[in-house]
Amino acid sequence: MSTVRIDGLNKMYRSVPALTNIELDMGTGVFGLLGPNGAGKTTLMKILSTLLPYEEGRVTIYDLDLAKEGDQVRGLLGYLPQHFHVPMQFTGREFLHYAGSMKGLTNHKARSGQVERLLEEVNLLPQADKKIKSYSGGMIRRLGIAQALLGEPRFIMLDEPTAGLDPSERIRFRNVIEKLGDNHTVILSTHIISDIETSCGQVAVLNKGSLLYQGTTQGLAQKAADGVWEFQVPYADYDKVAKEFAFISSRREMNHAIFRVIAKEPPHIHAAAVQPTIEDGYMAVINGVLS
Ligand SMILES: Nc1ncnc2c1ncn2[C@@H]1O[C@H](COP(=O)(O)OP(=O)(O)OP(=O)(O)O)[C@@H](O)[C@H]1O
Repeated sequence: MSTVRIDGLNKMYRSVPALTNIELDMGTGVFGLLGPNGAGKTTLMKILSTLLPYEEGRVTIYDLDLAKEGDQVRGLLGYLPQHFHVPMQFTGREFLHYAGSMKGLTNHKARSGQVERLLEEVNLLPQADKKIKSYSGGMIRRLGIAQALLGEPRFIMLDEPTAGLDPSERIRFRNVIEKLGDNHTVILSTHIISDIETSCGQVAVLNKGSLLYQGTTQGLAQKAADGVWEFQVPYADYDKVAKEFAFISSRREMNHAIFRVIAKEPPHIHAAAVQPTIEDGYMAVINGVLS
């Protein structure tokens, strides 16, 4: 069932288009938003969070019209911005009480119930009374998720939530996000393909303000089907070959370098076709090499 629908959305910054004719349809679950820098991901999230006006298009969130019913829409939203600033002198628990009051949770008992439940959900109960300035980057992000979930929103947007996290923090964070997808609509914007791979059922790819793909992660991988090749050359030739081919990755094995290339035809006499990954599909869609 569709929970968030976007039809013909256009956004300009002065005369520069930032989003062009976006059509998107989301349901419950974690929805990945992928795209390089400047693709328009933050702009889209800011529009959906009612922070930014748009020129054209229709957006409905749980049957509410974003343009006409912004106040009600705000009651359904939880947002973790890309740059999440917290008062470092607060403890985690104090901050969540403060953020809850700002969201209109004025009844102390009801707010406390939510704060304690969320601290547990994001695994911060043991550190709840420590000052935020002693938290790691991962803990601050998890606190950010907790604040986004105050007020029991149904639609949650997380803008680059795993940027700068170490691998173990990233795994912890993903577990929290995956659980959320069971009964919320979650948009997760990222450059990190492995976040999408593990957490998202559906994905959209934006580039230069245009939507290039919407569908499953497997479908995205298939966008590079029959177009991913690997070949090996002596390691001594690495620099020469690297200059010649627009490769998507390379690795060293003993005295050889193995190059991975997306192309319609075999790019090298020793090239062998390999199974596409989500990253290959993403690169094929962004660079348009196979279309
Ligand atoms: N306030 C603004 N005024 C003018 N142009 C802007 C403004 N905010 C963003 N842009 C431009 O709009 C385009 C989309 O930017 P946006 O921040 O939405 O991309 P993004 O996909 O979130 O990128 P990143 O991954 O780097 O955060 C970019 O070309 C950007 O330079």
